[in-house]
Amino acid sequence: MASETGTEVTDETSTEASEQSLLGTTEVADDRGAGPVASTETVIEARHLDVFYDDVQALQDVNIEIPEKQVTAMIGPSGCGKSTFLRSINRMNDLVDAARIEGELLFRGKNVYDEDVDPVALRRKIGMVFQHPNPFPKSIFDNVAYGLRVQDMDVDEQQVVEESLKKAALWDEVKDQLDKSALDLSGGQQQRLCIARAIAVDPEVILMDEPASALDPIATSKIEDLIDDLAEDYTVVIVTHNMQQAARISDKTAVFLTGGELVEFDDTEKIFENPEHQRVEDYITGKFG
Ligand SMILES: Nc1ncnc2c1ncn2[C@@H]1O[C@H](COP(=O)(O)OP(=O)(O)OP(=O)(O)O)[C@@H](O)[C@H]1O
Repeated sequence: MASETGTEVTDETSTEASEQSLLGTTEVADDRGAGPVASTETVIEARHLDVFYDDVQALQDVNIEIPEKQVTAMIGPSGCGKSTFLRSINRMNDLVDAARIEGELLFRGKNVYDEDVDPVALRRKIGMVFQHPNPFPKSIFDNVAYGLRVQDMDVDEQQVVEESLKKAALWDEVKDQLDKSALDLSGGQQQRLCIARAIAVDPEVILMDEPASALDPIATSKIEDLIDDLAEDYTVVIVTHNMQQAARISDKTAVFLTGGELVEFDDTEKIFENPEHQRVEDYITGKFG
């Protein structure tokens, strides 16, 4: 618990608010823009997490503590369980019949798999951005306002839409065409719109599954800059195949290897410059994977 900066009151308040909102009972105060607080507070923690798809084990005994308001990258070869881990955090695996979870996945100390957790409320606090931009066939404005309406949030729509588009670095490009179809935007703009849509409902965590892999280099670079900015306000967890990208944008890196094992988790610089495990070094240096 951070104490030197006197942030413990804020942290406790937000912990309590998160738990209440996970239960779907209490609206959380709109504390958007509460100010940057550099923190090493753990937001998400996996304890002995196993995930199976029928008989196939996709994750094995994963233990990790993901810090607040930093970018944590998940890297590793294809099929090692990165996306499975990401989807475990906000219970997207609930939508897969074959998926089964053992162990614990805590969000601010509360196991998200407890029976009293409402997955819809959870996904409001832990938003997700996918590999391929998936705007709804609606206007730009309605895309960003969508979650506010579905969740019946008592906020000033105009203000939240503008703020979210600004945070997603898209406002200047679309402010004069908010009624235009989102489908007419470029791929990179669509992805930033999806980020704005995720931001609008005031999450604490944004999960990103290869958010730039379908984009050209210029659009990718804009998303990377944006991710860096987002970490001032949100905890970002990103799956990427691109090791250079992980090295560029993340503070922490988790390396999963075949069999769904989390082999090493540390500061990104340490992982890329001096990893503890030979298997990680071999992967980073391209000897396999
Ligand atoms: N819906 C599913 N049903 C059955 N098996 C699945 C399902 N999703 C993933 N798997 C299996 O779980 C393992 C982990 O997959 P996952 O997609 O999490 O890996 P990944 O590291 O994200 O891979 P990639 O980098 O290729 O996206 C793989 O063996 C995969 O085949």
